[in-house]
This record gives sequence, structure tokens and C-alpha cells, in this order.
Amino acid sequence: MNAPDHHLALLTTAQMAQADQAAVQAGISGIALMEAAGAAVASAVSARWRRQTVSILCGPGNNGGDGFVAARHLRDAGWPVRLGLLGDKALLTGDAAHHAQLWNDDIHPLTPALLDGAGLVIDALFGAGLSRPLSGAAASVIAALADRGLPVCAVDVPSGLDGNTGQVLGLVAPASITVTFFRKKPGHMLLPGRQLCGEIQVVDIGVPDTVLAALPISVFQNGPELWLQRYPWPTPDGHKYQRGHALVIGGRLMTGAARLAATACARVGAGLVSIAAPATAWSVYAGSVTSVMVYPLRESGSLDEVLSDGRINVLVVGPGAGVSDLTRMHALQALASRRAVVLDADAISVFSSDPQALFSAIAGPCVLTPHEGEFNRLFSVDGPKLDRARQAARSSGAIVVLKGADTVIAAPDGRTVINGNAPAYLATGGTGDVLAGLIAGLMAQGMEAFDAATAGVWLHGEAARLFGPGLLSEDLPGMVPRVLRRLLRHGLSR
Ligand SMILES: NC(=O)C1=CN([C@@H]2O[C@H](COP(=O)(O)OP(=O)(O)OC[C@H]3O[C@@H](n4cnc5c(N)ncnc54)[C@H](OP(=O)(O)O)[C@@H]3O)[C@@H](O)[C@H]2O)[C@@H](O)CC1
Ligand SMILES: Nc1ncnc2c1ncn2[C@@H]1O[C@H](COP(=O)(O)OP(=O)(O)O)[C@@H](O)[C@H]1O
Ligand SMILES: [K+]
Repeated sequence: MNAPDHHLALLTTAQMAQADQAAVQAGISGIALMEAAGAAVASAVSARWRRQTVSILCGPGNNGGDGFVAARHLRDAGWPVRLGLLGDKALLTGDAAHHAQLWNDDIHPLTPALLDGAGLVIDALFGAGLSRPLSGAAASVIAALADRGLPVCAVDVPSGLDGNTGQVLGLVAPASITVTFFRKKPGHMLLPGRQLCGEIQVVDIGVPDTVLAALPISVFQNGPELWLQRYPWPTPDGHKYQRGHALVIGGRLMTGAARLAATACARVGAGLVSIAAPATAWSVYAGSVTSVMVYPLRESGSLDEVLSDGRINVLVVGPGAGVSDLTRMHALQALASRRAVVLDADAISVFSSDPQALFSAIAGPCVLTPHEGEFNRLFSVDGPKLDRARQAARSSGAIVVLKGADTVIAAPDGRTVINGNAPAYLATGGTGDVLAGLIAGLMAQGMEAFDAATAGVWLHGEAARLFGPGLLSEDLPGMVPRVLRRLLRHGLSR
């Protein structure tokens, strides 16, 4: 995360253009970059499909230029190629004009008829330069392509996909493979973009990593390389009190949620984990968790007494808590105690009528883990997911984990990570409680809040991925040791 030339860096389309320019200034020609890009597309296609008639849809910019290069390579390898261009060849400029000139073969107008008889299609209409929703001939061809369901190799992004947001501008034909250059863009990771791209291949076209040093990159793809060096593995001379004491506040009725959070917290390595619960629910908790201690709360529900234990260094409030004055009080007491805090579920929703009361109370390390519904109760921000999470982190002063298949983790200082390893099996009750516990367990062991949130989200996805179909939330904590063992064994292997 500290190194801007990290392979997990995600570049905005503007940053990618800057990287290209810097490469050109460093003496690598734009013509050579385009040659490498188009050649990579041709080899991805020939590696995946047998030789057959391929239609190549070229746009008026450099994305189209890549299409001309791919066309030449495939034709020279004996593929029947049919190339269609949006607009007039004479209007092409720069590197694209150069490579169009090298294509000494037919150029057809861009119409759906181009697809007749094609076994597969290369979509090189628009990439980083998409500036508005598809319309006219481009929209007709992409609509016909989507309708016919032909296999597609997209160049950089499927045309119509916004590389910065993963949103569709107008329409998109889903691709089987997307070949992109140098680094992924956020739109490759964010939904619906990630699904529309199919398999994503990132290829080296000769842009040196050193060009990244000059770019203010703040968005990364999640992976152990971002946080593993700071992972709090136990040390031989350690004892449990050095591994933190996490306190999960348990609800009166929905007791499963806090138990899930507490178990996950313990599994990820917190030295001690306790649940503080209303006295009336004490026996339910105490009878069902073994390594986790259970404290009965006073009648008033106040945490004052339990918080007099100075060893408690992290609190989790929200799972199964209920949207009530009591939950609100617990969240505010937790924050006022200046310990690290994870607020999830009801501890987020309970502030929906006055979010500012929550934001003003956040002074220390705090992680909010809302799903979309909870997020919208607290933050009135519109726009793409990445921007909303970043804005929310800035306005609240907390690390915001905006959950979903493409969870975004954002810090108030602008650091942002997009997660990509979570399988759809996670869409089942209680998995969010487990996530809250994992993050708290890492913070208990001294991990910085943003690292803990990022690592916790990755471990959660990986645990679910290893378990696979049939996952229940209670299966997740038990998978954590396996994930940790793999991390230890394989270290930074990707
Ligand atoms: N050296 C490099 O930089 C390298 C770049 N590479 C490749 O270049 C790609 C970026 O190229 P790019 O910047 O030329 O943009 P591109 O995506 O081709 O589109 C721009 C054109 O489309 C037009 N247009 C936009 N939206 C439209 C719409 N809805 N409907 C109709 N027209 C629309 C737009 O017109 P305008 O908006 O100006 O009216 C303009 O004419 C990148 O994705 C990668 O594939 C590789 O070769 C590696 C080296
Ligand atoms: N389709 C999906 N693919 C991947 N992960 C998902 C999907 N749906 C939900 N998740 C993940 O599952 C968890 C669900 O959390 P949450 O909605 O709080 O559930 P609960 O309140 O039941 O615990 C989150 O970590 C979320 O990112
Ligand atoms: K494209």
C-alpha cells in the first residue's frame, strides 16, 4: 500500500493515460505500446479459441487502434478477419491512424451485419475514452452482439463500461475475456463491471512501473500484499494479554449474532474475547460459548462497569443488538471510551435520524461495516459505490466498509481498497456478524483499523471461498485457521 508501483494498484482512466504519456516521455513510442496491446489481444484470442471467423469492432480512438493491430496479427496467423470501423478511416489520428494504415485490407461500416457468420467478436469500440452513453451505430452493434450471445474478447473494457466506476453507460455486451493493459482499473473490480468483463487478463505492454511514482494512486485491489507485512502473528514470547481483549455487546433476543462475532474474533487470534449481555440473556450466551467469557450487564444496561477493565481494547456493537436507545447508548459509550470500535448493523441504523451525533462521537479508531441498506440510512450521498464509500469515510471520520460482492473499504485520508474474493455463498444470514468479529479480532491484536478492515474482509471472503457451496455463517469462523495456515505457508504468493 505504501509503494505506488504495487501490482494491486488500480488506475483511473485518467491515471492510465498519464502513465501512457509518461512511458512515451521515457522513450517508449505510443505506436509500440499500441502494437503490444493489440498483439496481446490477438494472442489472448488465439490461446482461448480455435481459428474461426472473427469480427473486430473498431472505434474512432486508440481502443480502435488496438483493434486494428489485433486484426493484423490474427489475419497474419491465418484467421478469417472481418473489421468494422465506427466513422471514417481518414478521421483517425495519432497511433490509431498509423496502425489503421498498416491494415491493408477491407474496412466495413459498423453495422450489426458485421456479426453475421462470426464465431467470435473482438470489442475494440471504446475503452478509457468513453465519454457518454453509447448511441447510434455503436449502440445498435453492441445491442445485436449482446442479443446474439457470441463469445467476446473486450479490449481494455467491454465498450460502454465506465472504467472508473464499473457502471454501464447506455449498454454493454458481456465479454468472455477482457484484456487490459498495465494495471486493472476500478471498473474491472466494481459491479456490474466485474461480471461484464468475464476473465480479466492484465498484460504488460512495456509501460515501466516507475511511471507510477508520479501518480497519486489511492485505490488498490485487496490482497495479502497490502497488509501481510503488518499481520499480527503470535510471537514465541507473547502471552494472551498482548493479543488484546475484545468485548462484543450481545443483544437480548437475537443472541446468535454476537456469538458469531465473538467466535470469529477469537478464531482470528484475539487474546481474550468476552460478550457483555443483558442479565436475562446471560444463560443463553454462557451455555453456548466456551472459550468466550460472558459478563452480565446491570439493569441500566450501562457498559461503565465492564469498561473499568482496562485490558479491553476493542468493542463490537450492533450485531443482533436491536434498533433501540440501549444500542445507541452502547455505541456512544464505546466511542467515548476511546477504545477501538466496530459498529455494525443496528448500531449503524440507530443513528439514521441524526447521523451527526454518531460522527461527532467518533474520535478514535472506528470501523463502520454497513451493507447498502444500512449505509443509506446513515449517509445521503449519491453516485458510484467507490465515491460514496470515500465520501462517507471523510464525513464520518471512520473507516467505512461498504459491503457487498464488491466491498469497498475507505479511510478518511483517502486510502481505498476494493475487495474481489468474496463468493456469492456469503449472501446468507449472519456472515456480516462474522466479518465484524474478524475486524475487531485483528484490531484487538494491535492492527491499525484500515489494515484490520482490509485484512478482515479478505480473510472473510477467503474462508467462504474455501468452504464453498452450502455455507452457513457459523461455518466461517472454523475456516479461519485454514486460511491463516495458507497465509503462513504461502506468504505473499498470489
Ligand atoms: N498510448 C496509449 O494511450 C495507449 C492506449 N491504449 C488504448 O487506448 C484506449 C484509450 O484510447 P482513447 O483515449 O483514444 O479513447 P477510446 O476509448 O478509444 O475512445 C475515444 C474515442 O471514442 C469517442 N467516443 C467516446 N465515447 C463515445 C460514444 N459514447 N459514442 C461515440 N463516440 C464516443 C471519442 O470521441 P469524443 O468523446 O472525443 O467525441 C473518441 O473519438 C485504451 O482503452 C486502450 O485500449 C493502448 O493502445 C495502449 C496504449
Ligand atoms: N453476492 C455476494 N457475493 C459476495 N459477498 C456477499 C454477497 N452478498 C453479501 N455478501 C457479503 O456477505 C456479508 C453479509 O453481511 P450482512 O448483509 O451484514 O449480513 P448479516 O446481517 O446477515 O450478517 C457481507 O460481508 C457482504 O459483503
Ligand atoms: K472495448
